[in-house]
Amino acid sequence: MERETGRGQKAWKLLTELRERSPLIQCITNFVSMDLMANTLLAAGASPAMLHSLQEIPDFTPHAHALCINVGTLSPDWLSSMKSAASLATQLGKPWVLDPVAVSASDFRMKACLELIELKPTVIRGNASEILALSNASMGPDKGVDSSHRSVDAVEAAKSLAQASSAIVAVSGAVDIITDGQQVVGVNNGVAMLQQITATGCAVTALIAAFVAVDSLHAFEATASALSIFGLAGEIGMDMARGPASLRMHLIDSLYGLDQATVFSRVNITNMS
Ligand SMILES: Nc1ncnc2c1ncn2[C@@H]1O[C@H](COP(=O)(O)OP(=O)(O)O)[C@@H](O)[C@H]1O
Ligand SMILES: Cc1ncsc1CCOP(=O)(O)O
Ligand SMILES: [Mg+2]
Repeated sequence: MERETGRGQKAWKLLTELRERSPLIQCITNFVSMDLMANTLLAAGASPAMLHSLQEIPDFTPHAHALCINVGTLSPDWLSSMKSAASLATQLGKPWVLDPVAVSASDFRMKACLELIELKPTVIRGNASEILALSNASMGPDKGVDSSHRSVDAVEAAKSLAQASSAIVAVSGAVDIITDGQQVVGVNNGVAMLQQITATGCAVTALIAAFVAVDSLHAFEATASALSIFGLAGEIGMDMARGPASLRMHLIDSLYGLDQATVFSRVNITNMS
């Protein structure tokens, strides 16, 4: 399928706006991901804030430009905070993004994700196993955070989840799939070693929140752009890396240093619908 050159221009425009506007992104996320997520957002030009106390949400969430909710290390009190922040964001017309980490791990987690989806996320980003499970509201065989499915095998599940939830749905993998329930695009950027670094999925979900913060009216394009930019940073980082630990460092440096010529020539998004 043919790479669409206009997508690189759009991704660059959004990255430039992100760097100029530095949106404040509230992240209610798991303990594993906090560091990589905050550093990813900073490298891209956004301003991260990991605030999750229920008592702080009424004061703080109205000031955030977007919200990222991630159920990776879920507990009942955190779920109350997530629901409170998500419903406030929706009420205030602010975009928010859900990462249903390991949704099949337990009934508690599945129910929590389904309840969060009722609160109208702008985008849902998961790996293929998570999106397949969530789409059927059924517990899959995968109990952990990693996927055992290919993203291309979750296209129909993603479309039906998008139609049922009215959210943009993104499935990460070798090809990242993005759909609004009708149109589907594939992002061909990235390197397989990103899977060997914990919380890269969480980090790219937060980056989606930052991109959607600067163009909430075009969440589909913003989501595809964020996934492509993150994957591209991984590709460039991989040229200097010797394994997952050094890729983690070079990923952040590459995201920080991305320039127009590289984005224009290497963003690789194709139409799949
Ligand atoms: N085989 C692959 N080739 C290239 N990039 C990949 C591959 N698998 C995952 N990625 C990238 O790694 C990042 C994390 O995705 P993924 O591993 O699917 O999420 P999660 O950590 O939530 O399971 C995404 O940017 C995705 O595009
Ligand atoms: C290992 C782990 N355990 C609970 S959350 C988490 C991080 C998962 O991150 P990602 O989904 O980005 O791989
Ligand atoms: Mg994940």
